[in-house]
Amino acid sequence: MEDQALFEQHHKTGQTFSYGTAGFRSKSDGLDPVMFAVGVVAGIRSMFLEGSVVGVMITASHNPPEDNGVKIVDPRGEMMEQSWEKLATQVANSACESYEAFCHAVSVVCMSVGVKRSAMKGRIVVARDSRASGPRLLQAFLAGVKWVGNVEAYDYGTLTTPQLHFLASQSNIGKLEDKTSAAPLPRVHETAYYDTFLSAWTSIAQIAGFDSLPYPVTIDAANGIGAAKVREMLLNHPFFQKDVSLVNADWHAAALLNHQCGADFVKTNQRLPQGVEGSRAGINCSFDGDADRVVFYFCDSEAKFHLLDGDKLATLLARFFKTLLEDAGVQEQVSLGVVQTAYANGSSTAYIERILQVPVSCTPTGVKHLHHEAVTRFDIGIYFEANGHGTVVFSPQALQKLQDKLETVEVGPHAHRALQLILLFSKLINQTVGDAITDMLAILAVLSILKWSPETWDSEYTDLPNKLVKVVVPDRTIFKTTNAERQLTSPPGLQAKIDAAIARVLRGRSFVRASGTEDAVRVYAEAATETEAHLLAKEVDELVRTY
Ligand SMILES: CC(=O)N[C@H]1[C@@H](OP(=O)(O)O)O[C@H](CO)[C@@H](O)[C@@H]1O
Ligand SMILES: [Mg+2]
Repeated sequence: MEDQALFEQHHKTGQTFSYGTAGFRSKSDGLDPVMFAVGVVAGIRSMFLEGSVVGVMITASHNPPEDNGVKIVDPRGEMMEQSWEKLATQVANSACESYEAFCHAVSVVCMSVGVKRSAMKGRIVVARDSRASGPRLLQAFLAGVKWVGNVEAYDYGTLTTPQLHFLASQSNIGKLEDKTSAAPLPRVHETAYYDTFLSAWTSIAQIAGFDSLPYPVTIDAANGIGAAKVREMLLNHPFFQKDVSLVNADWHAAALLNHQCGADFVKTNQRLPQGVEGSRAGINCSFDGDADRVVFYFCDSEAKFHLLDGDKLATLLARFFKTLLEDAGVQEQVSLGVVQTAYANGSSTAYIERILQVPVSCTPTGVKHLHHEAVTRFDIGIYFEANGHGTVVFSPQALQKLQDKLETVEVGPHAHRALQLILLFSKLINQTVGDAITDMLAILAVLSILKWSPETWDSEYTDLPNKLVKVVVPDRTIFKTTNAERQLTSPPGLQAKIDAAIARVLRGRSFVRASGTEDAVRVYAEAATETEAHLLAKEVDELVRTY
């Protein structure tokens, strides 16, 4: 009965949920039972993994302040294995129904994965972003953890999403192989995050011979938790103190989160966020609300805004690593590739394939797809969504090869430096997930090493004019895609009409897919001129509406 009382405290009915692109997400009001259910599922997942530490992040990223959400992170810091998403969905929806339905769903899940709750132990680390609903939802989550029994949870308080991914993975070091379920939950301190990445930065600066940033950097932190963490990590650090300014840093003002600022605002509106002046010299960047995305931008001498989005980040890193691999003489042994989605600008894909001669792979939207492809296809896999969410992953085998070469083979100073730099960049980049802070540091290090201005970076290729629109339809589930979301298989006949519209404009490309995070269908169009891109978007938008 005590267990049921715990459940009832957080029970609400009336909504159904689905574990989507980024976990569960909705208006925060109805999320309490979902949080309770996630406490239970994360506990069972950890038991299933013989006590490895599982992470849980309470956030709704770039969404408005009244939203919230939650996602489960696996022991190596990656998104929860996809086959568990439907289990999480079942338990969450049963928790919105009744206690009986909930207990039944939990037993079914335990049975199907072979977990005996009374005989096993689980370990969880949890964190939340700066949203006002966070503390309440955390309580619902912790009640769920308590309900499972035998699960130890450590609450980090507020973190950025990538900090939680990183700290979860660090909690498992040495444990993934040696799972003694009697061991207590290791408490990796938040400072491990700062120390790891700052120490890589310092070593890179030493080897590359720079002792300050190339130019002033303004960070728009979207009034999110990233502001608090940048302040802690960088603003008192001698290297950054002088040249880094932080704006939209009011993370206590929950209502201002992502409001007229942040990575999503800048990418969608293609203009400066509130609080950033175009006239300021140097470079600017914007994080999203949980600091797992970053985009850069600057204004030229004619005050024209230039966006350096996820595609530009990927291309800069691809060019940089390609040169380092050649300098190190390992381009034959270590494969390099870029992973994008259909939203990547066509010019960026052409630049990577034709100019850089680096292979490109395209996956469906959602970081889990890109991450998986980057890890499985390449030794150094660079992946970014156009909106700025991405990272670089390095295979342990390739890193070992580089380390061996560095230690055992006589190489010239140029190759020696290149080997050292690749190894150090693998430590400067948070490989568990896209991370606004460490991606920003990696980009600033590359710009310093190349001695590139923002203009030089931007001039590598010119984006094709493009347009992204959201179409609200009665039922988005009828829109089914194939070929990494680039073509529709349903509703029948629509793709042929889209193809005909594309054929009417120069360098046209357009596709339609149902959003995984919003109740809408997205239409993307690009073409040789702005007029044609807008025309194509409008035509396809109208086609979607008629279906
Ligand atoms: C076009 C676009 O930007 N889509 C975003 C958005 O997904 P949708 O499935 O398109 O709603 O949110 C995802 C989660 O944050 C992010 O991974 C993705 O890139
Ligand atoms: Mg985010």
